Amino acid sequence: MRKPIIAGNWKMFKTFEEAIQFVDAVQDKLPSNDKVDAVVCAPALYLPTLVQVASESELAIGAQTMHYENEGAFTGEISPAQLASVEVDYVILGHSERREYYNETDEAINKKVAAALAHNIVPIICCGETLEEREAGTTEQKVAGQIKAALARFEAQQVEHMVIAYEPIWAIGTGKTATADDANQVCGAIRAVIEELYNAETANAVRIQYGGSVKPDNIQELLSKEHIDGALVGGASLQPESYLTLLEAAANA
Ligand SMILES: O=C[C@H](O)COP(=O)(O)O
Repeated sequence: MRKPIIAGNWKMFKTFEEAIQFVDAVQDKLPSNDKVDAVVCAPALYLPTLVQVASESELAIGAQTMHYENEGAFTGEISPAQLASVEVDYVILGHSERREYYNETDEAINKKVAAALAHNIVPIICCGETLEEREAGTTEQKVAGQIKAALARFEAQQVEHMVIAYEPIWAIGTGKTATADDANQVCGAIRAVIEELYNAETANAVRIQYGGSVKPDNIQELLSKEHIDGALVGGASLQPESYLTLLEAAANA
């Protein structure tokens, strides 16, 4: 039985004050982390403060991206060593918005996964197809390629602790969700790729989230599916009430 994981991705939303208010509002109301892992991936600027504010609770704090080098002349970037130095637990890698607007390649994502692991930061590795790819029937081929590239050169024991997020690009922020069955089918295909690359034990251990217009009213159905172990949530993670509702649904799934 895999423990569900709900990760909020705040993207470029919230002022500093709003971010602290959010953590204050949710941290005493979280379901036990025996039942669900609760994560918020906040703007980098707020990470050290949020780690401190949440330090007495079971809320884990994550980053939304990072560089793969530990240091260097990379103006504006944040390194894995820097994230580790402020005790960040998770990092989202390969989000479709990073791939599209910042030219993040499969090769760079693979290096970033290695860098995250080297610093004991759990990578949340994103994959997903465009609407054109879905309509052309190449969804599974696309995500298989992304996952194989991201996981190249890792051992089974390392892969077991990673989190994969399947996010169909056409469902992000659009209000269109993949049906729970379609999402489950792709998450199952990702698990099959991991079994092919490693073994059944590793494939069964990896947690696979669905992302794309996840809301309090569709989370239960998504989580009832065999291969969906949680959600990577944008819009519905911005308000404490809806974030807590998602966590409760996962804790009771
Ligand atoms: O990382 C989160 C996803 O991009 C989903 O965003 P959304 O829940 O607003 O559709």
